[in-house]
Amino acid sequence: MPDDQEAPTPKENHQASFQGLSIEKLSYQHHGSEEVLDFDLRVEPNELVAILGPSGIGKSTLLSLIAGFENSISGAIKFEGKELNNLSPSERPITSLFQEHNLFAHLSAEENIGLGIHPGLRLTSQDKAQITQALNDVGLTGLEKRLPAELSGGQRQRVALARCLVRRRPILLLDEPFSALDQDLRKEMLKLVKDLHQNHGLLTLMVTHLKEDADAIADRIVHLT
Ligand SMILES: Nc1ncnc2c1ncn2[C@@H]1O[C@H](COP(=O)(O)OP(=O)(O)OP(=O)(O)O)[C@@H](O)[C@H]1O
Repeated sequence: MPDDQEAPTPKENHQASFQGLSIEKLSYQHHGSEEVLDFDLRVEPNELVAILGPSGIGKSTLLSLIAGFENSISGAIKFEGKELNNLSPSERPITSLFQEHNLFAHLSAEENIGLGIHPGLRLTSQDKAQITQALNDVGLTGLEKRLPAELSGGQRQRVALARCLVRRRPILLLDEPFSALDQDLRKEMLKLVKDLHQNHGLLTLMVTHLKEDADAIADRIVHLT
């Protein structure tokens, strides 16, 4: 067959080279449930997308599928054109922050952040410099030795965000991360997320049930229906 017959059309070529995150005809069924959830979504690199939708529509499920905590029945999840479906969560180019920050109570802020780099905390001087930088990025310089119990709720979420940053993954997933915080603190944390998203060039997906939070920082709002 002549070469020119094999050349992709401009549209196909654009799809093949899409550098963002694409969720293509993804179907999922919770174990023991009749309900099938279907997802289709494209997110540009460096885009901050908020996901809104009624309770139970599948917002958290979508993030779990992208992160690899759940597996779909069919469809594909791709980033920079490469399929992620068969990769384990730790192999995916993704870091996640949930409402429950999951900090270890017996470890200091800097140690909790260090876990994002090395689970056994065997850290090089370069790693330690990265932790210092992340503490600075989230506004916690000076509090590195504090245990989670010695930090406020907002500060604990800052530690969790810093742990996301040191993992140096290009995709940040946030599932209702600040819904336990009061309104002023939530606004402050949303601004921090927006700054980190911009300064680190992250592709960010944030699930929220609050339209005002989505309006505050999102480049685009996707309504799941
Ligand atoms: N472990 C599970 N087993 C069976 N069904 C589940 C399970 N977890 C969630 N579901 C169902 O899957 C659907 C999607 O749930 P999901 O938590 O993703 O919704 P959501 O949009 O994030 O809701 P909310 O805004 O209330 O957090 C719901 O119908 C829910 O009941």
